[in-house]
Amino acid sequence: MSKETPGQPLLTFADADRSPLSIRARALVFVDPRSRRLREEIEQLAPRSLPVLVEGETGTGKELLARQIHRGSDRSGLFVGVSCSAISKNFAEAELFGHAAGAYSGSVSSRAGWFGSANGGTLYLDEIGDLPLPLQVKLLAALENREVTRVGAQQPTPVDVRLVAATSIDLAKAVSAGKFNARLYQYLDEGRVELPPLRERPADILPLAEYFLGIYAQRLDLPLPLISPAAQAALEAYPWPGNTRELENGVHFALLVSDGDEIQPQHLNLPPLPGYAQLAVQLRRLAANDEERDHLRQLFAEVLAG
Ligand SMILES: Nc1ncnc2c1ncn2[C@@H]1O[C@H](COP(=O)(O)OP(=O)(O)OP(=O)(O)O)[C@@H](O)[C@H]1O
Repeated sequence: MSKETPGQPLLTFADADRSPLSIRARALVFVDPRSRRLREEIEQLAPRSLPVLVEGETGTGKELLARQIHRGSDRSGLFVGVSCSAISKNFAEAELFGHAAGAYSGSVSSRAGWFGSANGGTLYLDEIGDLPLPLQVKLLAALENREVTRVGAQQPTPVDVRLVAATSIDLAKAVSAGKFNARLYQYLDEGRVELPPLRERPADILPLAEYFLGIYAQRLDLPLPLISPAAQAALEAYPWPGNTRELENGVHFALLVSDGDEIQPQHLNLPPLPGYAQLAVQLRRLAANDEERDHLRQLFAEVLAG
């Protein structure tokens, strides 16, 4: 028998800004031209009451962006973050929408659920594609009607929630495959932002590395080492499949194993790059924008086709 009980906290970042242990959301390092454009987009989107869909690979900083959107809005309620892939299967509806007292054996008091906790604020749903289809329908109804009916309750409760959702999969494809609700997709499509993978905004890599180094050195009370030119080159050449989170972990590790003076390539413990990957990195660097990248792609296709 499952030991799960409804409404247990899964992931809530309501207090994260105040937590001294959390380095999340202290700052957004956005230096690359693509990131700067994104920042402008966010500044325009944030104060509007539109829902937002943040698309990006794992570890790119989608949650941080969502927090930034909440900060830039005038919503006085909480930022509540929930990972849809972590929601309990047995109690998904109660987790999200809450339950009335006595709805389950042992539930003496009622609970607001994640949706209700974000009343007046922002609900951040990470990996929204993992939300079961029946709940997607209920979510849309709650957003559109501005009310939720808790599990076991007779009457709906009014709620005012702004939804910021994130996905690392192509939701349009999920809609075509019948795995994602088409109307919820349309609802989210109004405010869509794409967070590019770290390898596509190379000018962010070193500033982020320095930022993380500074934060971890301070947190661990260690001297702040320099990043040697060779280590800088290694950081810039690596394609970062795990994006900013992988970079953060890599820098943290390097700080711990370095002698405190200078980070060297071996401290970063990066896997050696195959030749084609090195070439790809160089080419990406050569192409300053999407247009040039497309041009290079075409040129290569022509050359390889003989
Ligand atoms: N631009 C940035 N500036 C500073 N820190 C960043 C930036 N982007 C990401 N980070 C940091 O990188 C880590 C990963 O970011 P985050 O958790 O927001 O990624 P995510 O895309 O939501 O990941 P997932 O897809 O796994 O949910 C966090 O510690 C975050 O604070």
